[in-house]
Amino acid sequence: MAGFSLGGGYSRGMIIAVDGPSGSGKSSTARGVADRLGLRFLDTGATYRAVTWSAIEHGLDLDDTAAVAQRARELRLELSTDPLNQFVIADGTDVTAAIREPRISERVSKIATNLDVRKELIRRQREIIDEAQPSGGIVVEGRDIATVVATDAELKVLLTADQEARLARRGAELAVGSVTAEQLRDQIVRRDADDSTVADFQVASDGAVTIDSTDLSLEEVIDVISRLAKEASPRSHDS
Ligand SMILES: Nc1ncnc2c1ncn2[C@@H]1O[C@H](COP(=O)(O)OP(=O)(O)O)[C@@H](O)[C@H]1O
Ligand SMILES: Nc1ccn([C@H]2C[C@H](O)[C@@H](COP(=O)(O)OP(=O)(O)O)O2)c(=O)n1
Repeated sequence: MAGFSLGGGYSRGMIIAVDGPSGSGKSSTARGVADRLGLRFLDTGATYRAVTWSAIEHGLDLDDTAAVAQRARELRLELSTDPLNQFVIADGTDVTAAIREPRISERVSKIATNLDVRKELIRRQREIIDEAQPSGGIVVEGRDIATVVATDAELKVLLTADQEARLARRGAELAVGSVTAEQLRDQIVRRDADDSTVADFQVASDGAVTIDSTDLSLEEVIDVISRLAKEASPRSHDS
């Protein structure tokens, strides 16, 4: 989906925001939509996970909010925005797999509820969104994209699914035996409760479309969002 010029040389593509709770299908859906529409992709959760990894690597007390925020500001972070080739490099180390480990998932909410860390990461997320505009735009997934990070997104989606479906999906995704049932429930139920103290992803924001994926396949969700995106695209209003 080509961008369009607003005059003055600024090229504005399109921003699609996909927010929702853990296991609702945000990442896989957003990647699929980005691939289908030729847009870039940003997994903002990976930025919080990368800071968590770095803070642990540096032996920081995660409750020392000032020290963790300083780490976030100093972290050299490289995120792929290619939906088909995702990687995360933190201070020169490829942490793409490491940031998905249970030891990170269990602690990331502590980082994500550090408001100074949020301020720094939202600044970086917005830079990435701006850099993607000349190439046509970007699909951004997380918890606060429509409400905070990119309030001017042309399409805002709140992607939900019932708790049992989210538990089942996350469970099926993780290697057998890699997490206990308690760890899985912690990753979904406890983390949602923690995350919702700093981001409102339980109720659709103004202008957002709510999609309940409980009984939809991944492809069906990608189809729906892709169609909505084409209708919302700035170019769809060209005369
Ligand atoms: N609509 C769906 N139906 C069934 N499985 C899905 C659906 N959407 C995503 N999944 C699968 O559920 C798991 C979690 O999806 P993910 O995109 O990581 O969710 P989130 O980013 O919201 O935590 C993945 O294995 C993904 O392939
Ligand atoms: N924009 C965002 C993205 C993620 N977070 C929080 C929510 C989670 O606890 C962590 C990790 O997010 P991530 O999307 O990787 O988690 P799930 O894949 O949804 O389980 O960061 C946030 O507060 N704001």
